[in-house]
Amino acid sequence: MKGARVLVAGGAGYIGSHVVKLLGEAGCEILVYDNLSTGKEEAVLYGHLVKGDLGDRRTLEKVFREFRPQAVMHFAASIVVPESVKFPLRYYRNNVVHTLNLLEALEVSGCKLFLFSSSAAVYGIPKEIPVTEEAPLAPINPYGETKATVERMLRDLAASGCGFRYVSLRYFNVAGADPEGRIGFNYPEPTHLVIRALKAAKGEIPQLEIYGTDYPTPDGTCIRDYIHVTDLAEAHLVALDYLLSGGESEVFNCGYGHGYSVREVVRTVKEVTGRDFPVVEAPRRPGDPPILVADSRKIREKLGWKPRYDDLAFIVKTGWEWETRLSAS
Ligand SMILES: O=c1ccn([C@@H]2O[C@H](COP(=O)(O)OP(=O)(O)O[C@H]3O[C@H](CO)[C@H](O)[C@H](O)[C@H]3O)[C@@H](O)[C@H]2O)c(=O)[nH]1
Repeated sequence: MKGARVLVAGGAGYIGSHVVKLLGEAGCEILVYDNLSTGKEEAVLYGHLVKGDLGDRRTLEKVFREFRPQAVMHFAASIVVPESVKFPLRYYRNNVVHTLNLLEALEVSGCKLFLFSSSAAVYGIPKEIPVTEEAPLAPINPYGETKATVERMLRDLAASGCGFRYVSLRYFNVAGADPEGRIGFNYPEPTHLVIRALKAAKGEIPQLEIYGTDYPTPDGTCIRDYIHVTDLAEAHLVALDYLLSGGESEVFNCGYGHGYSVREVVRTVKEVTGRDFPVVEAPRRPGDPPILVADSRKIREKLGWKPRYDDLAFIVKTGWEWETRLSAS
């Protein structure tokens, strides 16, 4: 992998920047293409950053011509489920149309390898938990629909005989921050549970709402499979290695294989931070499936992925360290 030329769309964002860090440490040549709408320039620890939008096809094609990537990783997307319910067209434009632009630029350039950030949201409400990659694509919100649509585009492009190969990684609930403390998350208005709970612990928001306490789960709150962002980043490196060594197109779940309820996450955040904060029971949020837990045997067996931080308390601890650093800087 050393010396591989990788174009990273959305590499200044939360997950992209953690992948860029590992790619840089592995000796890859990196070009980050990011419009900095949510990403941060200072999060790009390696490579060269080009500020650009995936809607700007001219700049995109120029970047491909000049950098000549061997592989493209695509992290640039809108990711908030309730927002996608409210503004579906925005999600189709940003997540589908912009991915189409990126794939067309890739095609013109002759680059054949693509890593896609997909989501557990493509499964909707799975019939079986843990969910395997064989489960049907049946999203229940526009965000999941956009990810499923791109997966179908990728499947069709790979089947067209043009030599294109891809890996689609279906992320479960990504949380935590770089254990070395160099990068983390930085959302002006975070919506994700772990970050909001940390903000509540810090006193930056007055309380944490639990969205729905009447789900068919043991404590009535939704269950998710929380994965540390560095383990997820490592999954991208093994997937890149796989594609560079000639691997066929594949789809992999990225989660640990066990879930925690919203109440369990809240309890862990209180324990790890040593701070109490008000928690309020609120109505269900639109678009939330009750339980999402990965069957992650495929990525472990086929790509040899070995997660290192499968521990909710550690995930929360790294997030808390980052959060407290953010306010100190
Ligand atoms: O303040 C909050 C925030 C969230 N939740 C609940 O916590 C659970 C997790 O919600 P998040 O917003 O943290 O994450 P999501 O499960 O909605 O979605 C995330 O995980 C998905 C796959 O599981 C996708 O990858 C998606 O990009 C990513 O946003 C949900 O039941 C949600 O209702 C609360 O109760 N209070």
